[in-house]
This record gives sequence, structure tokens and C-alpha cells, in this order.
Amino acid sequence: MFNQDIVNNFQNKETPFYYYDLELLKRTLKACADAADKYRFHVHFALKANFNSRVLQTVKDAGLGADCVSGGEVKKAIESGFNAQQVVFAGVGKSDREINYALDQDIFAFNVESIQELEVINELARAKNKIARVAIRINPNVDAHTHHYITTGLDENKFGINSWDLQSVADALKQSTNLSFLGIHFHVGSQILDMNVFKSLCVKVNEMQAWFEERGMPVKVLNVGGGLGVDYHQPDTNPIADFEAYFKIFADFLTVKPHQEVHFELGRALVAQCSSLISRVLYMKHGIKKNFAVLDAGMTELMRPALYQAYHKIENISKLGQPETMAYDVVGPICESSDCFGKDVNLPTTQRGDLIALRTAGAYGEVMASAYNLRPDIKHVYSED
Ligand SMILES: Cc1ncc(COP(=O)(O)O)c(C=O)c1O
Ligand SMILES: N[C@@H](CCCC[NH3+])C(=O)O
Repeated sequence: MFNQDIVNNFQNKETPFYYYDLELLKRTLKACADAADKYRFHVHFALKANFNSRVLQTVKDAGLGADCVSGGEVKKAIESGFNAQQVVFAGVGKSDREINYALDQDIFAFNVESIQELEVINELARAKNKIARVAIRINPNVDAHTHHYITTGLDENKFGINSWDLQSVADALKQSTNLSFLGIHFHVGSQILDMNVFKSLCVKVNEMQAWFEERGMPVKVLNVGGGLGVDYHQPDTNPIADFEAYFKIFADFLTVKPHQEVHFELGRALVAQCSSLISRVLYMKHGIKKNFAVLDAGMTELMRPALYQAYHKIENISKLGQPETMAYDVVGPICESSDCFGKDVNLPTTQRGDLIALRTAGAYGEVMASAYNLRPDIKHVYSED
């Protein structure tokens, strides 16, 4: 929520930059921890959503683990002070170098996505005379009812091992001298707001854990992934996701035995609302059909609208409290027509030099930035500074 003091503080800053409200981040982390602790659930933060150093520091200080999807993320997590015993590593294409690095760090678990990968981890662990802990990522064929680009748990998706291959996986695990089977891992997609999706996931997890246990393979960890969505339309009314309702679904529908731990990998729900991309209006272009507000930020700083037609609330924070008078297409400076943050966005009368906030940009914002058009590095402003 922007007020005049915050905006005044932005006046002499070079734009564009990501503004981080670290106080909101802390409140969000606390809300998540309070809700998860009730059921003794363990939450890992999905670094892919945001690996800004100050954000990671805050997340680490709140006691969360780290969910990584590359060797680079594993390294960043370890260097940021996350305990290796709380680091998990997923991804369909882990390279030998990445696996070796994670083995050297003695991370908690590899979330394995194919039989081929299982064999490679076993070999590399044997060469180091180590035992790698593995969880099997299963493709549960549960529809997340979200954008098809961020749906991950359907038979046609590349992620995880399909149920018909599980017998081969169980056989391979039994024959692998340097692997220790820890449990099962799932992740069905992102920006999920329909809690029934998680209910369907619980049913699958219960089926799958029974399958392994019937074959004499105890499942110690049930990792149900992440995916909880946030309110992109009303960031001020709903700044914190409904963690209570989310964890309650798993508490109600997941069968958890005394020897088991339940792990989560939340990204978006923890960090999306704590950041906005702040940019300045460079030019106002008035056409016959359209009025354009051309910003100094573009798809290179926030790619989600161009890539997924994602909605981010757009506010003219130089005109706080003023009535909306006109519809503008809010666009960036990049040489692509998809470099558009919103069409026909109602705003107060907007001028060159006005500050524009693109809200709910803390997840998959800064991390997906690119240098296309030789854009400068992303800058930051933190609420605590
Ligand atoms: C395996 C895995 N875990 C966790 C996440 C984090 O998802 P989200 O940011 O939706 O919570 C993702 C991304 O979708 C993922 O692919
Ligand atoms: N990058 C996506 C989410 C992908 C999640 C990663 N599996 C987004 O901006 O919504």
C-alpha cells in the first residue's frame, strides 16, 4: 500500500527499480509459519520465485528451508546461510556438475524426475562414496486449473515420473547401492486459488504412498510442492495469502503417519505481494484510437504480462487519491509489441515524469528479468533503508 511518504522517498531515485516492503514480507512469513506450525508442516521457500539477497536473508531468518531448481540456486541457498539439511533440489535436467555440487554440500534431498536421473545420481554418489537421499517426483495427473504454461502435473507435462513407470523406479531404487529412498514429491502448478485442486492432490499422494509402503518401501517425506496463488487484483485488500485455509486442506485430507514429515515448497505466496516494480512515465502518446503511457520499465524488468498475459495492477502513485479519468495502454520501451503491461488501464490523468507502480511483482519478477536490448541491471529500494 503506497502513501505519500513512500512516494516522496522515491522522487530522487533512478527508475526503474523493484521496491521491497520487507515488513510485509516478514508478516507474510509469520502468517505462513503460524499456520504451518499448527500441523508441524515444514515449508521450503522456492528460490526460483525470488533470489534477491535481502529477500533470501529475511526468508532464512524466518527459519524456512530452500527449494532449488538448479545448481546455481543450491549454491545461492547455501551461501545465503540456509542449512544444507533443509535444501532440496528438483528439476528435470540436473547436470552432472550440479549433482556433484549438491552431493558435496550433502543437501537434504534430490527430487528425482526420471529413472535415467536416478541412475546418474546413484553413479555419481558411488564415485564419491556417498549415499544420496532421493524423493521421487511423481506426475499425479491432477489439473491445476491455472494458465497452461504454469501447469506442471498433467500426463503431457515433462515433469515427474508417470505412475505407469513406478514399478521400474521401485526396482531401480532397490538395486541402487548409493541411494536412500526418502519419500515422494509432487507439484501440480502455480497460482492455484481453487483449494479443490489441493484436495485432489492429497487423494493422489495418499494412493501413491500406499503403493510404495505396500512394496516394503517406507515413505518418510511427503513433499506436496507449492502453488498457492495470490490476489493480483486486490493486493491492498488481500496482501497475505490464506495460509490457514491452504494448510488445513492438507491437514484434513492427507494421511500422515507418525513417522512421516510433510514438506511444502511455496514461492509465489510468500513473496509476490511484498514488491512492486516502480517506473517513470517517459512519454505520453495520444493517438486517434489509443492513449499510450510509455514507461522506462518494460518486459525486460517484468516479463509476466508479455509471457503469460499475466495481470499486474497498475497504479499512478504520483496521483494518489485522484479519480481515474482516462484509459491508457501502459507499455514499455522494448522493441516488441508484446511489451505491454496493460491495455485500456483506467488511471488519473497521467503525465511525463509520473511514477507508476506495477503491483504484486515480488514473485517471478526480478528473477525473470533479461538484458534484451542491452538493458541496465535491475535496481532495488528497500522499505527498511
Ligand atoms: C517443483 C516446484 N516446487 C515449487 C514451486 C513453487 O511454486 P509456487 O511459486 O507456485 O508456490 C514450483 C514452481 O511452480 C515448482 O516447479
Ligand atoms: N514463472 C511463472 C511461474 C512458474 C513456476 C515455476 N514452476 C509465473 O510467473 O507465474
